[in-house]
Amino acid sequence: MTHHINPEAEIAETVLLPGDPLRARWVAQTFLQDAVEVNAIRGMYGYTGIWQGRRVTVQGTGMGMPSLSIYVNELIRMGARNLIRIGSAGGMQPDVKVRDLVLAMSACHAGYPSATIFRELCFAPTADFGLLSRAAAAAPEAHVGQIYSSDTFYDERADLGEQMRRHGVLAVEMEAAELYALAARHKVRALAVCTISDHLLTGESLPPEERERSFARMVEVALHAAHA
Ligand SMILES: O=P(O)(O)O[C@H]1O[C@H](CO)[C@@H](O)[C@H]1O
Ligand SMILES: O=c1cc[nH]c(=O)[nH]1
Repeated sequence: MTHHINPEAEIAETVLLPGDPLRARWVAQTFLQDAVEVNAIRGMYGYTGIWQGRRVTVQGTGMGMPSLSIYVNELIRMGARNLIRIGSAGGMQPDVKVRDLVLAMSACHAGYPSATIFRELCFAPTADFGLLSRAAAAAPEAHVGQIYSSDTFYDERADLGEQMRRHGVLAVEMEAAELYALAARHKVRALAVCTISDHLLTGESLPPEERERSFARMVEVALHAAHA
């Protein structure tokens, strides 16, 4: 039984996961043929359609790891096997610029839902190597490395940000670490592909009219990574 995704929904093996349900709708309208709305519970839209002859689902996850955990648990029960987050992120290094693409090889965190299982173990949430290497081949311009999955958008720990910068963390978002831990636990594949929408050092932000164009590249990369 799934409580947050329509149990009748046909879920493809490959699922794209934006935080924003309206981005799920835009992806379905822009990239998928014959897309059918498979979920609207709580306004968290999901669609299944065809991309280059292959079935693909795109499902919103909401913001933050507790919300993503609900949708990813249910999607895996319903047959999802390649789960690729397509999210916005904040740049944390001077050379990671607004509009850049980041492929998250790993995701550190200061607490996430899976911590209740791991207890004292500092599990290292890591992307699927096959998805990551195919995404890197499809996007040679992308930065590849570690990101930070935060539970706090309005973070007040400047010292923590400074330590992460020193250690090369590329960007901050709010979902990847839990996605990777769930994928490991359920023996499925996961990757987070992010577009830098804001910059923590410069305060720069992607203008709203440019968001769709910039996000299109990350969707193409995610689709190629799943199907190459
Ligand atoms: O653009 P999405 O995928 O929602 O991702 C980022 O944007 C939200 C915060 O504004 C968080 O969900 C964060 O991870
Ligand atoms: O700064 C940002 C931008 C996008 N998403 C985040 O979580 N933080």
